[in-house]
Amino acid sequence: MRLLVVTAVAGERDAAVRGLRGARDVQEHLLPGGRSAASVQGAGVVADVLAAGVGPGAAAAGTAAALAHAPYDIVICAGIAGGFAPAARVGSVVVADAIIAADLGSESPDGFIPVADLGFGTSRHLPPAALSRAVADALGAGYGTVLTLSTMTGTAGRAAELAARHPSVLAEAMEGFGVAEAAAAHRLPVLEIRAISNPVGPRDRASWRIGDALTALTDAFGKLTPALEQEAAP
Ligand SMILES: O=C(O)c1cccc(C(=O)CC[C@H]2O[C@@H](n3cnc4c(=O)[nH]cnc43)[C@H](O)[C@@H]2O)c1
Repeated sequence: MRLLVVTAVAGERDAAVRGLRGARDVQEHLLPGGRSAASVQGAGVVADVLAAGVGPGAAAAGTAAALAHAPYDIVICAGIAGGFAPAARVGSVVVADAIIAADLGSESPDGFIPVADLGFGTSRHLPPAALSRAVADALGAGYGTVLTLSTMTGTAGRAAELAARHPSVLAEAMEGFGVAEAAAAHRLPVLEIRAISNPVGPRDRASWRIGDALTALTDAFGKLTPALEQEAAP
């Protein structure tokens, strides 16, 4: 099984690699466009773990370049995220049952209009239900909607608006929808796994617990390949 894991920044990539490593070998290499990735190999799994940059555009471009370069079985967006209280606490892990571009559309006097309602494309990708649920269970993770936003939420009002529009929301981050668009173009399944570094709400960067979230991400990736192998077994 060959996995493509797409993170935003090197710290997230390295946290995922630490979890995947186990007894496996790790080699650094360059993917097309000069982006650096670590490749973890062993026990029937090859995982290329890429730091593609922050935001849905960089994530889509990095994912598409990697998918054009090698065959993969599954694409996984991973990293840290903001968590919606009380469902997703700092230090916990969530797995997406839906990946939604929450700011792709139009404002209107009556509220936000999703891009699909404007007649263009989609703002939602669905990971395979049985697989994403099994991975969430194996990781001891929350299971619900993960939003993708180009602008990080920074006020209580915006957090409340998003939660009202997406009742099953657990987390927001900035790359999942871009990764999912590229995966869909290659007809590949996508998962999103996020470790919560901060609550979604009034911006307070000093309170982010990035170290705790990266440790949780490493723990999650330590449990990931056994869960995928079990699901893939006949
Ligand atoms: O400074 C560091 O050491 C460091 C290490 C790992 C990651 C970072 C980031 O800043 C990653 C940015 C990344 O995080 C996601 N994120 C995290 N919290 C939120 C949020 O509340 N709303 C939206 N996105 C969030 C996002 O996907 C960014 O790409 C720093």
